Amino acid sequence: MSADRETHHTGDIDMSIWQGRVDPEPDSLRWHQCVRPWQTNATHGAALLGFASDAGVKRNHGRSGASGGPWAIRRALANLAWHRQGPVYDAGTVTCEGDALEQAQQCLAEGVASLLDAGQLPVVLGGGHEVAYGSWQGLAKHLEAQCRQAPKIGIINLDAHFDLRDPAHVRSSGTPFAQIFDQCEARGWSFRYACLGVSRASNTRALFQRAKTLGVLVREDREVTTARLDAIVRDIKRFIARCEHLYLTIDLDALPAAEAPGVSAPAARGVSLALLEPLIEIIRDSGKLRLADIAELNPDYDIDDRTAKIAARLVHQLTLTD
Ligand SMILES: N=CN[C@@H](CCC(=O)O)C(=O)O
Ligand SMILES: [Mn+2]
Ligand SMILES: [Mn+2]
Repeated sequence: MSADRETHHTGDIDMSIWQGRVDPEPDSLRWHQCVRPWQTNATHGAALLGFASDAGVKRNHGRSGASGGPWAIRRALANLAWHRQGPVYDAGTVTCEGDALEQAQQCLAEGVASLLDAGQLPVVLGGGHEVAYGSWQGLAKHLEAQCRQAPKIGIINLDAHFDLRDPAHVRSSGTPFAQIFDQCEARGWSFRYACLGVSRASNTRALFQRAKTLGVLVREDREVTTARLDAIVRDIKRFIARCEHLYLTIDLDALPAAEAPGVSAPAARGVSLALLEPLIEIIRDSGKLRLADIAELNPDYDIDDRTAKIAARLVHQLTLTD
């Protein structure tokens, strides 16, 4: 993103959060020693962009606190060991003021589009899952400027919830993929959505029906097991083969409450990180991943930073390849 846009939308990039252990031995770097502030024309790498928003969760009657997510994830990332060759940048944070969610999502979209234009892999740190509507719009803006034909964007959401609620009632953390569907319809683009880890008990019949109508690839939490992992992997690879570009969005409430207590709606069952990681690696290594985000971390309800550590490990894992 240009310096002007960055200053306007994300404020100054605060690098003071990148602190941690310094080991005296050679080849012992950690993230806090390697992350650089984003600058226009920086060499290609991954760029972290925060989305400090509580507004979607509040509108969805959830417990607030997700706006602290971007900083909690950065703090947990800071001390992780550095194994990358390529650079990682901190591109600042878009802050949602009060209930001004639509403006914040627009700012996020501009930030994401600018990073994509600059050849970066944006990794957006939420924020409630309303982050997804801003993230996707950024990818759409970038691709619209690039492609003459309708881009085939696949959305892979790891989530206990569809987040396909009808936005005609209220636009919230429960509606982003229905809003994206509307955008796809308006543009004449296909809507390719996979939602993995869905809890039947936590989604109404209306939502299951909408998912069916929209042709969503659905795998419930109880289906994502070690015994069925090969079949799920096949399903995901088939989904990926039908797409040109992938957007991976991870709602931390896909994980069991014991692994991820710091969310608005903790999962009674959930899918373990041990099962999600191989799926994430397939998506990462597909050559089609353009954008990722991590949603719903609520540091106010976290225990011993468990959820923040999971979020940080996911960012680490997603960016491990170069
Ligand atoms: N981001 C989505 N959240 C869930 C919340 C469910 C709940 O609070 O129980 C949803 O809307 O379905
Ligand atoms: Mn969600
Ligand atoms: Mn969820």
